[in-house]
Amino acid sequence: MDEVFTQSKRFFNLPLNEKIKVLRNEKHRGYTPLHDELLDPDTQVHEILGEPIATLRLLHYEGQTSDPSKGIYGAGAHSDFGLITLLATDEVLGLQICKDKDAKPQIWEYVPPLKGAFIVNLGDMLERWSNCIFKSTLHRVLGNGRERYSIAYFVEPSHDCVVECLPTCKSEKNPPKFPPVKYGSYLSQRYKDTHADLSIYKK
Ligand SMILES: O=C(O)CCC(=O)C(=O)O
Ligand SMILES: [Fe+2]
Repeated sequence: MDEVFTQSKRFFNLPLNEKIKVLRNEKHRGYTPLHDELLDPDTQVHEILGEPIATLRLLHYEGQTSDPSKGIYGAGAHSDFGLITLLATDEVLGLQICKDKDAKPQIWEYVPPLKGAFIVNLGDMLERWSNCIFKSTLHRVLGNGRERYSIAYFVEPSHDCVVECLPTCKSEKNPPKFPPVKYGSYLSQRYKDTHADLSIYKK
Protein backbone atom coordinates (compact mmCIF):
# COMPACT_ATOMS: atom_id res chain seq x y z
CA MET A 1 0.00 0.00 0.00
CA ASP A 2 2.83 2.41 0.81
CA GLU A 3 4.05 2.14 -2.78
CA VAL A 4 0.57 2.92 -4.13
CA PHE A 5 0.38 6.03 -1.93
CA THR A 6 3.87 7.06 -3.14
CA GLN A 7 2.85 6.69 -6.78
CA SER A 8 -0.41 8.51 -6.12
CA LYS A 9 1.50 11.49 -4.63
CA ARG A 10 3.86 11.49 -7.61
CA PHE A 11 0.94 11.62 -10.00
CA PHE A 12 -0.99 14.35 -8.21
CA ASN A 13 2.18 16.48 -7.92
CA LEU A 14 2.45 16.60 -11.73
CA PRO A 15 1.38 19.86 -13.37
CA LEU A 16 -2.24 19.99 -14.51
CA ASN A 17 -1.29 19.91 -18.20
CA GLU A 18 0.37 16.51 -17.61
CA LYS A 19 -2.50 15.07 -15.58
CA ILE A 20 -5.07 16.25 -18.10
CA LYS A 21 -3.37 14.05 -20.73
CA VAL A 22 -5.02 11.07 -19.04
CA LEU A 23 -8.39 12.76 -18.56
CA ARG A 24 -11.29 10.49 -17.61
CA ASN A 25 -12.76 8.85 -20.73
CA GLU A 26 -16.27 7.72 -21.67
CA LYS A 27 -15.67 4.54 -19.64
CA HIS A 28 -15.00 6.68 -16.55
CA ARG A 29 -11.31 5.73 -16.50
CA GLY A 30 -8.63 8.35 -16.02
CA TYR A 31 -7.96 11.63 -14.24
CA THR A 32 -10.94 13.48 -12.75
CA PRO A 33 -9.98 17.15 -12.22
CA LEU A 34 -10.90 19.10 -9.10
CA HIS A 35 -14.54 20.29 -9.11
CA ASP A 36 -15.39 17.88 -11.93
CA GLU A 37 -17.30 15.65 -9.58
CA LEU A 38 -20.19 17.10 -7.62
CA LEU A 39 -21.70 14.77 -5.09
CA ASP A 40 -24.52 15.62 -2.76
CA PRO A 41 -27.07 16.10 -1.26
CA ASP A 42 -23.49 -16.38 -1.64
CA THR A 43 -22.95 -17.91 -4.74
CA GLN A 44 -26.17 -16.79 -6.29
CA VAL A 45 -24.66 -13.36 -6.51
CA HIS A 46 -21.55 -14.68 -8.27
CA GLU A 47 -23.61 -16.25 -11.02
CA ILE A 48 -25.67 -13.19 -11.76
CA LEU A 49 -22.83 -10.69 -11.49
CA GLY A 50 -21.63 -11.24 -15.03
CA GLU A 51 -18.02 -10.10 -15.44
CA PRO A 52 -17.62 -7.87 -12.41
CA ILE A 53 -15.69 -4.64 -12.80
CA ALA A 54 -12.99 -3.57 -10.41
CA THR A 55 -11.81 0.04 -10.44
CA LEU A 56 -8.95 1.48 -8.45
CA ARG A 57 -9.28 5.19 -7.83
CA LEU A 58 -6.47 7.31 -6.42
CA LEU A 59 -7.87 10.32 -4.59
CA HIS A 60 -6.21 13.56 -3.56
CA TYR A 61 -7.76 16.33 -1.47
CA GLU A 62 -5.79 19.55 -1.71
CA GLY A 63 -6.18 20.69 1.88
CA GLN A 64 -9.11 23.09 1.77
CA THR A 65 -11.16 23.42 4.92
CA SER A 66 -14.74 22.21 4.48
CA ASP A 67 -17.78 24.07 5.72
CA PRO A 68 -20.93 21.91 5.54
CA SER A 69 -23.12 24.94 6.37
CA LYS A 70 -21.91 26.51 3.11
CA GLY A 71 -21.98 23.26 1.15
CA ILE A 72 -18.17 23.06 0.94
CA TYR A 73 -16.93 19.48 1.18
CA GLY A 74 -13.92 17.41 0.22
CA ALA A 75 -16.55 15.04 -1.19
CA GLY A 76 -20.28 15.63 -0.71
CA ALA A 77 -22.60 13.06 0.80
CA HIS A 78 -23.09 10.01 -1.41
CA SER A 79 -23.22 6.24 -1.45
CA ASP A 80 -21.02 4.34 -3.88
CA PHE A 81 -22.78 3.06 -6.96
CA GLY A 82 -21.65 -0.57 -7.12
CA LEU A 83 -21.49 -3.52 -4.76
CA ILE A 84 -18.70 -2.96 -2.31
CA THR A 85 -15.79 -0.54 -1.91
CA LEU A 86 -12.52 -1.16 -0.09
CA LEU A 87 -10.98 2.08 1.03
CA ALA A 88 -7.44 2.76 2.27
CA THR A 89 -6.70 6.20 3.65
CA ASP A 90 -3.59 8.01 4.85
CA GLU A 91 -3.45 9.22 8.46
CA VAL A 92 -5.46 12.40 7.88
CA LEU A 93 -8.97 12.38 9.37
CA GLY A 94 -11.68 13.26 6.84
CA LEU A 95 -14.12 10.44 6.08
CA GLN A 96 -17.50 10.56 7.78
CA ILE A 97 -20.40 8.10 7.66
CA CYS A 98 -24.08 8.53 8.45
CA LYS A 99 -25.48 5.31 9.90
CA ASP A 100 -29.14 6.27 9.48
CA LYS A 101 -29.77 7.88 6.10
CA ASP A 102 -33.36 8.74 7.00
CA ALA A 103 -32.65 10.43 10.32
CA LYS A 104 -33.40 14.13 10.50
CA PRO A 105 -31.07 15.79 11.17
CA GLN A 106 -28.50 13.35 9.86
CA ILE A 107 -25.77 12.40 12.31
CA TRP A 108 -22.25 12.25 10.88
CA GLU A 109 -19.43 10.30 12.53
CA TYR A 110 -15.74 10.33 11.65
CA VAL A 111 -14.11 7.03 10.67
CA PRO A 112 -10.64 7.29 12.23
CA PRO A 113 -7.81 6.18 9.93
CA LEU A 114 -6.28 2.84 10.96
CA LYS A 115 -2.95 1.98 9.37
CA GLY A 116 -3.02 -1.26 7.42
CA ALA A 117 -6.83 -1.54 7.58
CA PHE A 118 -9.40 -1.19 4.82
CA ILE A 119 -12.72 0.54 5.33
CA VAL A 120 -15.54 -1.42 3.67
CA ASN A 121 -18.41 0.61 2.23
CA LEU A 122 -21.51 -1.10 0.86
CA GLY A 123 -22.79 0.16 -2.48
CA ASP A 124 -26.22 0.82 -3.97
CA MET A 125 -26.35 -2.43 -5.96
CA LEU A 126 -26.01 -4.48 -2.79
CA GLU A 127 -28.89 -2.47 -1.34
CA ARG A 128 -31.05 -3.11 -4.41
CA TRP A 129 -30.21 -6.81 -4.65
CA SER A 130 -30.86 -7.42 -0.97
CA ASN A 131 -33.99 -5.23 -0.88
CA CYS A 132 -32.38 -3.03 1.79
CA ILE A 133 -31.24 -5.91 4.06
CA PHE A 134 -27.83 -4.40 3.37
CA LYS A 135 -28.00 -0.63 3.21
CA SER A 136 -25.50 1.29 1.15
CA THR A 137 -23.18 3.42 3.26
CA LEU A 138 -23.87 7.14 3.11
CA HIS A 139 -20.52 8.89 3.45
CA ARG A 140 -18.73 12.17 2.79
CA VAL A 141 -15.29 13.69 3.22
CA LEU A 142 -14.55 16.87 5.15
CA GLY A 143 -11.30 18.75 4.62
CA ASN A 144 -9.58 20.14 7.71
CA GLY A 145 -6.84 22.18 6.05
CA ARG A 146 -4.48 19.23 5.63
CA GLU A 147 -3.71 17.56 2.33
CA ARG A 148 -5.18 14.05 2.22
CA TYR A 149 -4.74 10.96 0.02
CA SER A 150 -6.95 7.90 -0.17
CA ILE A 151 -7.31 4.86 -2.42
CA ALA A 152 -10.71 3.38 -3.27
CA TYR A 153 -11.19 -0.06 -4.84
CA PHE A 154 -14.70 -0.31 -6.25
CA VAL A 155 -16.26 -3.69 -7.09
CA GLU A 156 -19.21 -3.36 -9.46
CA PRO A 157 -21.41 -5.70 -11.50
CA SER A 158 -20.85 -5.80 -15.26
CA HIS A 159 -22.59 -3.06 -17.22
CA ASP A 160 -25.02 -5.59 -18.75
CA CYS A 161 -26.01 -7.03 -15.42
CA VAL A 162 -29.67 -6.50 -14.50
CA VAL A 163 -29.82 -5.85 -10.80
CA GLU A 164 -33.12 -6.86 -9.24
CA CYS A 165 -34.30 -8.05 -5.87
CA LEU A 166 -32.98 -11.57 -5.06
CA PRO A 167 -35.75 -14.18 -4.68
CA THR A 168 -34.79 -14.81 -1.06
CA CYS A 169 -35.05 -11.13 -0.17
CA LYS A 170 -38.69 -10.59 -1.12
CA SER A 171 -42.03 -11.94 0.02
CA GLU A 172 -45.69 -11.00 -0.26
CA LYS A 173 -45.33 -8.82 2.79
CA ASN A 174 -42.00 -7.44 1.67
CA PRO A 175 -42.18 -6.75 -2.07
CA PRO A 176 -39.17 -5.36 -3.98
CA LYS A 177 -38.49 -1.76 -3.06
CA PHE A 178 -36.73 -0.98 -6.36
CA PRO A 179 -37.51 -1.85 -9.97
CA PRO A 180 -34.90 -3.91 -11.87
CA VAL A 181 -32.13 -1.77 -13.33
CA LYS A 182 -29.34 -2.45 -15.80
CA TYR A 183 -26.15 -1.52 -13.99
CA GLY A 184 -24.69 0.32 -17.00
CA SER A 185 -27.76 2.59 -17.21
CA TYR A 186 -27.75 3.23 -13.48
CA LEU A 187 -24.05 4.10 -13.58
CA SER A 188 -24.39 6.50 -16.52
CA GLN A 189 -27.23 8.31 -14.80
CA ARG A 190 -25.32 8.62 -11.53
CA TYR A 191 -22.27 9.92 -13.42
CA LYS A 192 -24.43 12.48 -15.22
CA ASP A 193 -25.89 13.58 -11.90
CA THR A 194 -22.55 13.94 -10.17
CA HIS A 195 -19.93 14.90 -12.77
CA ALA A 196 -19.28 17.71 -15.17
CA ASP A 197 -19.96 16.95 -18.85
CA LEU A 198 -16.74 15.79 -20.53
CA SER A 199 -17.36 18.23 -23.41
CA ILE A 200 -16.19 21.13 -21.17
CA TYR A 201 -12.62 19.88 -21.60
CA LYS A 202 -12.76 19.95 -25.42
CA LYS A 203 -11.15 22.99 -26.97
O1 LIG B 1 -11.52 9.65 0.34
C1 LIG B 1 -12.31 8.97 0.98
O2 LIG B 1 -12.09 8.63 2.16
C2 LIG B 1 -13.63 8.54 0.36
C3 LIG B 1 -13.65 8.52 -1.14
C4 LIG B 1 -15.00 8.18 -1.70
O3 LIG B 1 -15.98 8.19 -1.01
C5 LIG B 1 -15.18 7.80 -3.13
O4 LIG B 1 -14.25 7.93 -3.92
O5 LIG B 1 -16.29 7.33 -3.49
FE1 LIG C 1 -17.54 7.09 -1.95
